[in-house]
Amino acid sequence: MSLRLQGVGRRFGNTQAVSDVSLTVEQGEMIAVIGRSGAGKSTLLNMINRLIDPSEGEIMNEGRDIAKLRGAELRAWRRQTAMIFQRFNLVQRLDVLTNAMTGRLDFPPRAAKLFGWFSDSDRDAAIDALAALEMDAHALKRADQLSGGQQQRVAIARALVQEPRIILADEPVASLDPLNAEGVMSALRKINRERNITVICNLHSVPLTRAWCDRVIGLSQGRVVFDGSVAALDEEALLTIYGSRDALQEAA
Ligand SMILES: Nc1ncnc2c1ncn2[C@@H]1O[C@H](COP(=O)(O)OP(=O)(O)OP(=O)(O)O)[C@@H](O)[C@H]1O
Repeated sequence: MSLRLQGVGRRFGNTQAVSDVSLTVEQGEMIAVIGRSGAGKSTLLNMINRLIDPSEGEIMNEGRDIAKLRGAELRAWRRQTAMIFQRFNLVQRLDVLTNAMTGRLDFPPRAAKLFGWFSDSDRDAAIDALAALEMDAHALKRADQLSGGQQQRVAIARALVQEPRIILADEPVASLDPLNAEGVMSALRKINRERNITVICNLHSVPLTRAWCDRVIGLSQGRVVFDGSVAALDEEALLTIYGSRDALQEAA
């Protein structure tokens, strides 16, 4: 499933958060989106999932403009483009298995799920996803008993049970210590490779970008100022993206 962004922009009042972004993403890519705070990284990811609508431009998927999707088609798109957030967004008082199964809320029969009734296949899918993230042994623990790294792996399992084609991860390791950050990036890389799921990941760290991603999109003031392989991400490219050595230092 390829994605093609053409002239995509988003304004908030007088702020042009994202400006004239054109790029193509092929199925199975592992991409880091980097740039200073406020560069437009979250806005870009949120537009792909349709949490935010573009002010201009097109986001095309297999010949369809995703800005025009409504109702069931929009729900299907959101299911296929799972999001992962910095703060994990688990329901703390629920157990790990139930948290993972909530990735299934939009699968039929939907009405039953409003009462918390999940099917055996939902449960199986959640257990398989937790096993893939090495979290199945914790299935019956409450989310609030887990470390941050473990919670993020449950959030990835919840994303996986949606059976997504794309995972959009908005600073997934920004709240984690270095060891847990490596663990979460490694988990994302594994599902990218083994399941051919596209991963687009906003990152604040250049070393993690280099270690785990293939392609880098550098944003500055809402514009794409770099789009290339991690191998091409040299000092000059980094200065273009971050604007100054001080800003670059924070991401080093
Ligand atoms: N809902 C909103 N209302 C008003 N302005 C917004 C909104 N969302 C984002 N912005 C502005 O758009 C710009 C881009 O924000 P965005 O959150 O996309 O950047 P970012 O690169 O993800 O930043 P960070 O790394 O700090 O998360 C910023 O100037 C921000 O203040």
